[in-house]
Amino acid sequence: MHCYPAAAKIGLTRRAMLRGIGGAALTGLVAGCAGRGGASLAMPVDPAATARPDLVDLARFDPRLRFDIRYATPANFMGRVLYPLPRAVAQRPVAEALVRVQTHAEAAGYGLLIFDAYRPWRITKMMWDETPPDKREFVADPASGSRHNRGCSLDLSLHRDGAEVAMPSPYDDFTPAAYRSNTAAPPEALAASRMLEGWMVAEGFVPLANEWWHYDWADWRLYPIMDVPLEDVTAG
Ligand SMILES: C[C@@H](N)C(=O)N[C@H](C)C(=O)O
Ligand SMILES: [Zn+2]
Repeated sequence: MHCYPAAAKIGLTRRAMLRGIGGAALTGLVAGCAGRGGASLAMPVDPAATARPDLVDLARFDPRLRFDIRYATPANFMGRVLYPLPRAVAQRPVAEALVRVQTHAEAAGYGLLIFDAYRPWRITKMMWDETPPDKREFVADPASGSRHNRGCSLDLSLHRDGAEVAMPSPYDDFTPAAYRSNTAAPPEALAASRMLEGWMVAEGFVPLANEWWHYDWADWRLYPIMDVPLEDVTAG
């Protein structure tokens, strides 16, 4: 579903981003969009989120990072393209911390492989709507929003000389194999996951228990939930 009102694409989204009120300003647009398809749900606005969004383009921010933006391809759990371009953006402090993690990884002979960063709220809603109830522990509820919507979550793995490192499960494997408590995976995969976790935690990220690939920036509550389409994000 693409439901990006033309009038909102440039003016409102950019103005909203500059003012740091992406969530509140876009609520009506999202509600109208959702209303065309199925159940209408307005994007939540978090009054406690007072920080001004400052999204940066991760590829430009640190050219050492590698990307495999699965949601810009059909090779994802939804089975279709969700993003119109393979772009990863995140709040500046998140990106700064990620650079430090990349440096830790490099010192050990690895590099970071980014699967996803900022995710517009409407994509979270699509994921929730199309995920069976018994698998919804693996997707955020759009009623409260995802930390990805705040530009504060990262889905990532490791690579070694460009080759993806084996982890306890594939990315977005919605089974208990993805849990950090999974000890049945091969020892090398568990060690790789733990190694990444150690570097991420050291630089201010909080691991999600159910998904070895997902990390939240500790200060995610400061940033508003946003629904700016990826192609419209004004990033430094
Ligand atoms: C869908 C998966 N990659 C993910 O990011 N899940 C968390 C819980 C989220 O949707 O925020
Ligand atoms: Zn995630």
